[in-house]
Amino acid sequence: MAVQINPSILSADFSRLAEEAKAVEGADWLHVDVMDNHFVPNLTLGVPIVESLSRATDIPLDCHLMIEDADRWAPQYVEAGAGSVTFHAEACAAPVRTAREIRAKGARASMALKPATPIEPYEDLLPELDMLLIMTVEPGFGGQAFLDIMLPKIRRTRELISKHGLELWLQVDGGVSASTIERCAEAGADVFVAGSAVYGTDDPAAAVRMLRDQATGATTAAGWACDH
Ligand SMILES: O=C(CO)[C@@H](O)[C@H](O)COP(=O)(O)O
Ligand SMILES: [Fe+2]
Repeated sequence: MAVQINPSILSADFSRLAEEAKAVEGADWLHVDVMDNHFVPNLTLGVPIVESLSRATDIPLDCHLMIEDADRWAPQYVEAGAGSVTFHAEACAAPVRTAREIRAKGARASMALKPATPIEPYEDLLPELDMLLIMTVEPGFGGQAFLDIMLPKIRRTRELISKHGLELWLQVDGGVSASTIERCAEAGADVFVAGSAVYGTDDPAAAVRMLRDQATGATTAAGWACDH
């Protein structure tokens, strides 16, 4: 399968979420940023809105939990209809148990790393996950500038995935746009979250197609196969 483009509804109009989901038809997943004003200094939405959104769109929901006490909350987002649930390593006391619980309830389990959190301590945990998210901005807000100092971490993570022969997807989130997506793809990312670069344009569906073309081209040129 090809690279995946996941528009982030953080940059959409929250009063028209169902329509905003329709505006990105063709996207692989809809990225839903859940923030609790504790783990990050911003507050967005929670379980009831995820439940409503999952009924309003056929695009599967990729829930990115930027919340404390992720162990307790993550399974509730699966029950609310998320197809993929990402908890932060920094907010999770029992990542193996939580990942297993997410999978047991039928969703994909994913773990996110803030920019200052290294991947190396989590190497042995990777087989428990379906996706790893490398933040390329400090979590909390859309529209921030891409941190290109994260590129070596993306590269090292791709090497670990290859070394262990894992099927793990590698997602990047934050500042992903037409001017940064190729560098992410070349470094080894295969799932791309884009908020302002999609919803900040007049034609969000066309933006998704353009980002997909760019990422596919860079992945092919880099010579590593995206095999999911
Ligand atoms: O998780 C986050 C921010 O914390 C992201 O998902 C943003 O919503 C991405 O927005 P852009 O940087 O693409 O505008
Ligand atoms: Fe996100």
